[in-house]
Amino acid sequence: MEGQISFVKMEGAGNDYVYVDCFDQYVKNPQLLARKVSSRHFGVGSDGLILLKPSPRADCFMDIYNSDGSRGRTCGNGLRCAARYMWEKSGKTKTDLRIETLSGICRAYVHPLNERRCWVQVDMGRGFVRNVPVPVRELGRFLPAGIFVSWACLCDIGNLHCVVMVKDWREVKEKPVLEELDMNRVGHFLENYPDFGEKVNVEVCAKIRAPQKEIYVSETEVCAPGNLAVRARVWERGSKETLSCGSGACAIYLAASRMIKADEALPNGGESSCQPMKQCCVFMPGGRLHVENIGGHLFLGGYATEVFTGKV
Ligand SMILES: N[C@@H](CCC[C@H](N)C(=O)O)C(=O)O
Repeated sequence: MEGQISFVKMEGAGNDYVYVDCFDQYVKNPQLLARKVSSRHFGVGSDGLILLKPSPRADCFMDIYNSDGSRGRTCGNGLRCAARYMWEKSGKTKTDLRIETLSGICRAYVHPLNERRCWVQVDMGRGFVRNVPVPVRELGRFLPAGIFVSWACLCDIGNLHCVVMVKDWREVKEKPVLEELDMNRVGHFLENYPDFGEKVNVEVCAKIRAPQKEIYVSETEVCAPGNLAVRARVWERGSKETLSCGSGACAIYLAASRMIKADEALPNGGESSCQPMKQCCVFMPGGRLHVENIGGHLFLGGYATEVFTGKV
């Protein structure tokens, strides 16, 4: 269909995309190619397609298509992998990059750790919480007995996310609250909820005990006591359930810092301070993501890895 197009498949916390360098290649029909390459059985297998194009204002323009062919406005994990790709393309010299998306220009910082591993941090901007009610009562119909919604809200991180914090009222320790969820039903319902005005991404999360001591997120990042640690499952607009979502992790941080009182996130009920939490460690099925608030901006960190290259 498209002739021979070279691609590289990359993943960030298991959120995998097929990347096409469009500095010297042209993709005529990205919607169709996205559907074709994303197929897990008949294609390369991915959560979508990302085209890296020249930009007059930045090191590149990242154009993202979900696995159903719909276009996304931004993508946290995609930005991190795009930064890693552009760093390699620069002969591993440029570690501080500017990447343009439909939601604006983001700064990304590549920290090479060894031959294979890179930790990449991207400034996802401020984000904001939208004042639109989430249909919590109706959502309850899709939750297993005994699990209820603590709070839910809609966040804009350059793309829209509905973040739902759930709790098990039986308070049974180590109970797999999230594994019991029918993400298909919850995801479909919230993604297409008409009052949101457009399709949204969905994160369902559950708090894990606040870290008593530092959690080592990576060789370079820790989640310090007094901050939030959550587990989350993700349903992406246009791609169904994925193993992680970077903008989703930022949405969780933003929603949680609005909805949870600072001392609740602290160990032992929080005796030591009323500081707003600065970081959040999000454990998703594909890996860990780290969100840090630096001067009001959400910095998303995580590994970015090349999986393989090929031609389609
Ligand atoms: N996986 C992404 C988000 C991808 C786009 C999203 N599905 C949308 O259409 O808004 C991330 O890591 O942020």
